[in-house]
Amino acid sequence: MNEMTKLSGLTRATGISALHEGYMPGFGNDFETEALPGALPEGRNSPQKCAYGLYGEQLSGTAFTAPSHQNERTWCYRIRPSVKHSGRYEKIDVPYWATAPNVDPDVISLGQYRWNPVPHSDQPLTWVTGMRTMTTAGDVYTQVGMASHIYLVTQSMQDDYFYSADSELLVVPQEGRLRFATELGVIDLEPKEIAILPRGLVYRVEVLEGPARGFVCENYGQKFDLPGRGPIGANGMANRRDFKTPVAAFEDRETPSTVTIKWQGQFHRTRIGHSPLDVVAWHGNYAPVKYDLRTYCPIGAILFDHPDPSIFTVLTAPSGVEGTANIDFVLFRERWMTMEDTFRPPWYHKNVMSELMGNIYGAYDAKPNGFAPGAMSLHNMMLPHGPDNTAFEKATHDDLGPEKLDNTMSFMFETRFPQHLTRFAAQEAPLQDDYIDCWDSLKKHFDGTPEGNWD
Ligand SMILES: O=C(O)Cc1cc(O)ccc1O
Ligand SMILES: [Fe+2]
Repeated sequence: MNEMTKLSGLTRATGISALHEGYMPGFGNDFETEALPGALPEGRNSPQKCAYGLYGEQLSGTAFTAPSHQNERTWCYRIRPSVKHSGRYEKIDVPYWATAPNVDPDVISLGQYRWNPVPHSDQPLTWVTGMRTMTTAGDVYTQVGMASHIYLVTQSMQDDYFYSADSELLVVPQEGRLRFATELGVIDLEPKEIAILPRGLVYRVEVLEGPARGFVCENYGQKFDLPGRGPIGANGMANRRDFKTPVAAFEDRETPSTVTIKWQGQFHRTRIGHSPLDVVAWHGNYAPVKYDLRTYCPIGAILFDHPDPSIFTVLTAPSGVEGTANIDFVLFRERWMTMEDTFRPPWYHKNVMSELMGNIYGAYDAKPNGFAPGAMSLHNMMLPHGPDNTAFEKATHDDLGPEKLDNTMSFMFETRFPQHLTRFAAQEAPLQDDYIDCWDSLKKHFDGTPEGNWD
């Protein structure tokens, strides 16, 4: 039997298991959860009258006719149908949250770029006003591509709610702690964890510990999924049981409130008289989820050579072209390096995909200097990059015993689409003008002899 608890105004069921308090384990599972006993209809979706006088409502995350292994939807049993949480919309400006296509003729996106951590300002900023778009790619109108953002949040949303009709959001905190009070339950999030907020899900973001800064990948396309493991088999990388979806939680609160909707790159606000977080029970497989990056089990080379970074894919959002992702979310975390006679850091390369990286903590092996926690870099489509001079020197002269890469957690949003810098990224954010100088001192070692000149 569930117990009831009150958490930031939300009533939720607890006691499912001490191990997963407040959350249910699994990725893409068909979950069922109720904050009041008997609120969920059994064996059917639409009884003539729902228990407790609730309304039944379906939230569709894929087309009704999507193949069954991809089909996602959730049935909600709520105090009011969502249409009562909506009304006449007024357009509002959210100037720092940009959406593709967003090609600024005054901005040059072709290049290798790196930014220091974007500093907090004195201004109180919420999840919506504190979102700073760095790059956009693809096209929201045709539901392809993505945007990368930095969030700087110091203020909780009060009687104020948000949802994105354009996208699902992958949230990667770097500093501070946030609470996502959503229609389907509560997710608390801190650095070393990530969360996925599905398209269309209404939520409010509270600051548990501020200031909060982190990275967001806004996915306009098909949803993030776990990559196939191929010959790796049934285990390793991200394991399904380590993903956690919140149990049902609801508010029965009548108070003047606002709901902001991101729709086709524009923001609209409506005023309502109650909290829209009124889902008492739900079942389905379209739901928010969080994941602890420390449970990611990296698999790599154990004799020689540096594998492609796809070996570290946590989540992949398909593009429709097999093997070519709209977005891969890739994690470079602590691991052992044991490869013999190998240049161990990332090789020098040009990539048809574009690579947006961020540092969560520690140092990244290819860039021991200048890429601090909170920093971001962009190596755009077909633009050459690789280890800086310090990393090259170390890697070519080190004794190659087993070495633990410790205190390191960086990630990459890799997309098949070129990324365009926003005006904010090009002109306001702390761009490192001298970034490309990090390759300046790479020497010529060729002297015509097979040994080369390593002096
Ligand atoms: O450029 C980078 O640092 C990211 C990266 C890491 C790696 O191990 C291999 C290829 C790659 O693009
Ligand atoms: Fe790269």
